[in-house]
Amino acid sequence: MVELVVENLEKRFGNFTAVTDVDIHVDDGEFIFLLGPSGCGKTTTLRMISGLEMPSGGRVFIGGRDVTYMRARYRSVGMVFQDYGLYRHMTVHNNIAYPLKVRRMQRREIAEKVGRVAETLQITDVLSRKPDSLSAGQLQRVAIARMLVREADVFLMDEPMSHLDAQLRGQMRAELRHLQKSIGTTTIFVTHDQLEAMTMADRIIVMRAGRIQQYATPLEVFENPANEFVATFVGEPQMNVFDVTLRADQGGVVAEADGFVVPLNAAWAEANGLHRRVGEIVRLGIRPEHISLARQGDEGHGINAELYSFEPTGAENLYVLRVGGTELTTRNSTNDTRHLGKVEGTMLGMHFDPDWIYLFDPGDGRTIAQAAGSRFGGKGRPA
Ligand SMILES: Nc1ncnc2c1ncn2[C@@H]1O[C@H](COP(=O)(O)OP(=O)(O)OP(=O)(O)O)[C@@H](O)[C@H]1O
Repeated sequence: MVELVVENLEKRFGNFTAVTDVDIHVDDGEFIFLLGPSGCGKTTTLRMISGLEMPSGGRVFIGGRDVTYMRARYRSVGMVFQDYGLYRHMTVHNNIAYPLKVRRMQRREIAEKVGRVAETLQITDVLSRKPDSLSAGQLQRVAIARMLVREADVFLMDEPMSHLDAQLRGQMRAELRHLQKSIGTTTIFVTHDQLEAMTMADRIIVMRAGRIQQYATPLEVFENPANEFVATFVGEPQMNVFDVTLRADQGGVVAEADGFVVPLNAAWAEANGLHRRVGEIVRLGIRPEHISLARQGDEGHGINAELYSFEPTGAENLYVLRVGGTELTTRNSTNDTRHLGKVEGTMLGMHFDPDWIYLFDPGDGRTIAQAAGSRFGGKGRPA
């Protein structure tokens, strides 16, 4: 059993606090993603776990052992870096074998282990070549092979797919996830790519400005975001969020935006105490896939918007629309929108799915009301 526990971790560079209040508990065999924008402290956190960086405060435990101030080479940790860190003058075989040679392993045993990981990663045919002659995809596989060969307690991976093209990334996502699950080694993977985290992670740690915003499964992060930052960072295209004023209307509550009114589900408004917030300005969030489109004037699509740009992506169409001072993106199946105008300036009718409306605090961004349709504690009956 190799659990990884990080308690109250902090890193200051001079006056600047890069990481603070970071608590992480990774179960044995879990595949955890550290996700966040550039500069939010992902790499610094990973380096403190690996022992390459000493923390300014807090503790790191690997398999129950306090390793906070132990140097990297004494921790049982395998790493892959963004730039792979391969030795250019060595063959692929010797690059992979290097961590074993350092540990003075027998030559025969080394050859056997290198052969085995090379087979797993399908790089047997390039073992005698030097890194300069390999493709980006092959280089990445060599770096992963070198991490695997150590049979460490914990694997740490820092943006290992950033040099791959979109097609290879897609393929490697599935392969890496499969490999991690079959080997079963506790792994932390750093990325700023939300799709990578959503598709591969058991759980995701979303970071911003050195702090953890949420630590939960991909589905929970997606359906029950802790705040507006998480809500808009995860999901593509990102969630629409705009200011509304809550108003009383015929015994219920509606959200009044610039130039249009969004009806709210009565049971949901009640369960979230929205009647007590009447008159307040809050942030309303709705994902592009939860706004349906129709011809202007069609029943149930009472919010009129002007088409600003149309982006076909094959099976789905993205519409960017303007209503009042608000710009909204919708994502609809090509089939459902076949009959609609696609020329800029066309007027269309919109419907907001009342089960998938979120409200956020305009001050600190925290979620005031999760969507009624969420499987993770959205309050109020779905409409
Ligand atoms: N040695 C250092 N000295 C001073 N500041 C540093 C040092 N290392 C990192 N930082 C700062 O700490 C912050 C966090 O950096 P870090 O590399 O951890 O972010 P990141 O989330 O991994 O970003 P990226 O995705 O761009 O790699 C940044 O503002 C960075 O400039």
